[in-house]
Amino acid sequence: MADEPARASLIDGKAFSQTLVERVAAAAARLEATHGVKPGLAVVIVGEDPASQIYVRNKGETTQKAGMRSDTHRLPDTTTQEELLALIAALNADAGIHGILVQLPLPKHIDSAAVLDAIDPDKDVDGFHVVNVGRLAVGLPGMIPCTPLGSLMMLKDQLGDLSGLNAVIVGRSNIVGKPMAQLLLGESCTVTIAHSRTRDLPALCRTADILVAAVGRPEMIKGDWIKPGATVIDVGINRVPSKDPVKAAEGKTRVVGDVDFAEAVEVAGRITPVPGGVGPMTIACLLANTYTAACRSVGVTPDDLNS
Ligand SMILES: Nc1nc2c(c(=O)[nH]1)N[C@@H](CN(C=O)c1ccc(C(=O)N[C@@H](CCC(=O)O)C(=O)O)cc1)CN2
Repeated sequence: MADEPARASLIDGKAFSQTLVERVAAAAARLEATHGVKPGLAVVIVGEDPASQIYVRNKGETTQKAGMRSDTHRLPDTTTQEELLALIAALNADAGIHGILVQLPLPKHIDSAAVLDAIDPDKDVDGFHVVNVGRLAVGLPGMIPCTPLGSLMMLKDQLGDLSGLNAVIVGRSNIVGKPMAQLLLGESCTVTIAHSRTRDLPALCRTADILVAAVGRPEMIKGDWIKPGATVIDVGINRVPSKDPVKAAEGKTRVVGDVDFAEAVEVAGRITPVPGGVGPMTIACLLANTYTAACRSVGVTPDDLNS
């Protein structure tokens, strides 16, 4: 019988995130026992976006499971920017709250940048405040955005030392693409950020030992864009119609990544699935950042959560 071509091994973000949440829970319990500080996370959601409602509920439940304080502020989509800024000012001043997250996207009438920059940078567990962006760029300790942080944790777990590897990131968002590039530069990778105007994107992707797809286009990256044996991190979460035409006609959807998984799995060495890859790590890293913020608020060095 002819040998079957090797298929990529799956990077199990669900299992990885569960282990990380357990480590955060244990570290948070130690912090409370030794310093009397229970890490507290406030999540603010404005409006009724159905996906955001689910993510926010999961954040609250996971925070509570980890033995940490969880406050969720649900505001109507008629909330004004001034009202939202007033809530953030109150949370900045609340000593029992160490992490503040404003769920994105915000309604169109609110200036997201102004809201994110109103959060105390030391409580900015999303790492989106311009001060934390700057800290990451110059290599100072700060808050690192959760999705890139989770992606880097999985990469280091899989590959160990990343230095000298070619990394291509498809997508240049402030939330994923740019911070991911900074993190991989910090690991001494050779980093290229690709975007909609990049010439011959498939050829560029084929140079990547590490390919990070964060472009928000369903299954855009095909199998023949991938270097055999490469590690593929798929950050995309796209809803497309169900494969079953009857269910599709009823409006049923399924979630796919930015990578054509069926093709990529035949070429890559390792790959994150969607769902069950990067997504669950985003919430686990949020808890890790909240724990870190709580430690820093009392001048304690956080425990290493990688072991
Ligand atoms: N303030 C923020 N807003 C948003 C962020 C963020 O990091 N900070 N990221 C996304 C949404 N998000 C967390 O907020 C998030 C998205 C997806 C998942 C996840 O676990 N996805 C599952 C699939 C879920 C599904 O079926 O829909 C998976 O990939 O397995 C967690 C968190 C935008 N907003």
